[in-house]
This record gives sequence, C-alpha cells and structure tokens, in this order.
Amino acid sequence: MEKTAPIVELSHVEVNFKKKAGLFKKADYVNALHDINLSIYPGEVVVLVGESGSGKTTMANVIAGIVQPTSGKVFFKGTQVPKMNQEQREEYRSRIQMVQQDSYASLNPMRRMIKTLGDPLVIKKYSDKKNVEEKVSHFLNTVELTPPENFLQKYPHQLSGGQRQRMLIARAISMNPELLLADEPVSMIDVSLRVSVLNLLAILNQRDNIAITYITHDLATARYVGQNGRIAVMYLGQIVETGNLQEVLSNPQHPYLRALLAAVPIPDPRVARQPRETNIKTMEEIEEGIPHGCRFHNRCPYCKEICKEKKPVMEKHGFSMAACHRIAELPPFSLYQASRKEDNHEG
Ligand SMILES: Nc1ncnc2c1ncn2[C@@H]1O[C@H](COP(=O)(O)OP(=O)(O)OP(=O)(O)O)[C@@H](O)[C@H]1O
Repeated sequence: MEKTAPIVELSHVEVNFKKKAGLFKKADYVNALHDINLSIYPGEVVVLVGESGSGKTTMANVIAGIVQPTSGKVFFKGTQVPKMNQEQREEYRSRIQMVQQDSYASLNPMRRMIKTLGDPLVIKKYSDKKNVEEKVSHFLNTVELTPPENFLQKYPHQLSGGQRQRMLIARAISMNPELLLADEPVSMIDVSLRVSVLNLLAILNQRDNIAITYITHDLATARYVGQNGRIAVMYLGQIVETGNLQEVLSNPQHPYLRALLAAVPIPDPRVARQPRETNIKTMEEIEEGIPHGCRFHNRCPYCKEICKEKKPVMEKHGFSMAACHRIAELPPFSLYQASRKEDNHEG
C-alpha cells in the first residue's frame, strides 16, 4: 500500500535561542531543539512527551511556522516552508492550527465570542457577514458549547476554564485544519473537565480525520489521547525514543522513558510504601549546559564512558526507535507496578 504524504515534515531541525547578554557576560545560546526528524501524517495522533524545558513548545512553534529553525528544513505538504508561494503560505497558516495551554492569554478579553470566532471567518472568506452568526453557532455546537446563543455574546471572563478551552478549539477548527497542535490543552483546567476536552480532541480526530499533535508532560493523558497513535519522547531538545504509543509504553527502551514510567505513582497504599526504582538525578543535579555525548548521561543510572563521549543515534530497538548506547545490555523492563502487584498477590 502506498504511504500517504506527510502534512508536515521536520528534517534535521536545530533551534538556538539567544540568551540575553549581561554586563560582564557575552550573549549565549540555548539549544532548544537538536537534530529533530519528525513527520506528521494526515489523520494521525502524535504525542510529544517530555519534562519542562525539553523543547516541546518550540517544536510546536516550528511546526506552525511561528519559530524559524536555525538550521534544518521544514516541509508543508512536500514544499519547503521558505520556498512556498503566497497561496501555499496561506494554506499552511490555515491547515495547521494551535490550541494553547493558557486560554486567558489566547483570547482577547475585550471581544465577545461572536467577534473572536466570526471575524477570522469573514477575513478568510469562509463566511459572509450575513451568515456569520450561523457559522459561529455551528462551530460552538461542534465543541459542545450549547445552546450556542448562550455563548455568542459572552466575554472570555464569563466562561469557565473548560468552556474557554473549547472556545480555543472552536476557533482552531473554524479554519478547517488538517493538523491541530494541542499544547498542554488541559493542564490549566479543572481535573473533572479534562476528560471531556480530551474526548473532544478524539472526536475531531476520528470523525473529522484531523491529525492531532498532543503536547504534554503527563504520561496519563498521553496514554489516553495517543492510544491509537505514536509517541515521541523528548529530552533536552532531542527525540530520544519514538514509536507506536501502546508498544513503546509497554516495552520502553530508553533509560529516561523507563525512569519516567517507574516514577508514575500507583494508587495503592501497599505499593506506594515500597521503595521505588527511580534513581535518575533531578534537573538541578546536572551541571549547567548541554552535556557532551549522550545528553542524558549525567542523570542516567546506566551511564558508561562511551555515553560521555559519543552521541548515540536513533536505532531500532524492539518496537521503538531509540537513541542510547546501552539498550542492548539493559535488563528487560517489567513495569514496576506489575511486579509489585504480583508480590502483593503472592503475599
Ligand atoms: N524565546 C525564547 N528565548 C530564549 N530561550 C527560549 C525561548 N523559548 C524557549 N526557550 C528555551 O528553550 C528551551 C525549550 O523550551 P520549551 O518551552 O520549548 O520547552 P517545553 O518542553 O515546552 O517546556 P514547558 O513544558 O515548560 O513549556 C528551554 O530551555 C527554554 O528556556
């Protein structure tokens, strides 16, 4: 079967941000993304997971064209972004939409919802002025803000966090996107409302075939959203492991992902009281700057000399592509909670 072409493709993307120069300090650079290769295909779900500062938002900004790579290439539907003509550029702007974490900051507090959603539709000629209310109501219905007439005249501060997040999703889908970049879309809303927003993303993916790139530091929601998709695990600006999410999370290869999974709390007091297997160092314990060789070596419990000297490349290991010198020598990963639960049953 012929593989469909990706919506967007990142090839060897590098992003350096300039740090501010101090009185006695020369300007320095933060390497936010390093050698990123990633393609996103129509209708698929890709979950980007990593701790704070690993480069997830920078990656989303590069995909959306908000941040230009320092080097490397970004392609939209096969054309390199800087080489696109005006028409392609407009299509790129519409077909890739972002849903940000902070709905307060993303919505103009002075504008009623009918304006927030309606004006872009008129500007893009997706609607004439006469029918704009009807169009906006359609999108409010799609994101389950019903009845729409209760929301049209409201300002952002008159909505709950969950409703504002739905409003952001409505604004994004009104541009007829092929890819939604959802950057921690539920981290600022009430836990009780999170599942319904995540379910909405799943509906948009399955019913309307919109590709979703879900960005999070939370493995629980990553598992939920990406159950039929792919995962890319990020560490200090690099993708360190990627593959089918279910397979990767049940058989993780990279020591960083193993440690993340072992650190997930287990809601069972008998298990929670047992000592945990995680022994990676915290971010504060590593020296400043990007480590030489493998970027994870300063925190890795399996570090050897080669890890300090040579950068590992992405290779096939089990169901994953992963970058680590030591994977072949590591013990098989059995989920800590599974083994602990077995111990408890035996006892
Ligand atoms: N505009 C900028 N100028 C300078 N440094 C930046 C800029 N944007 C991001 N960075 C730095 O780049 C690195 C990656 O940041 P990024 O926001 O992409 O990470 P993240 O994984 O999304 O983190 P978080 O989950 O906290 O948002 C960080 O060290 C951050 O401080």
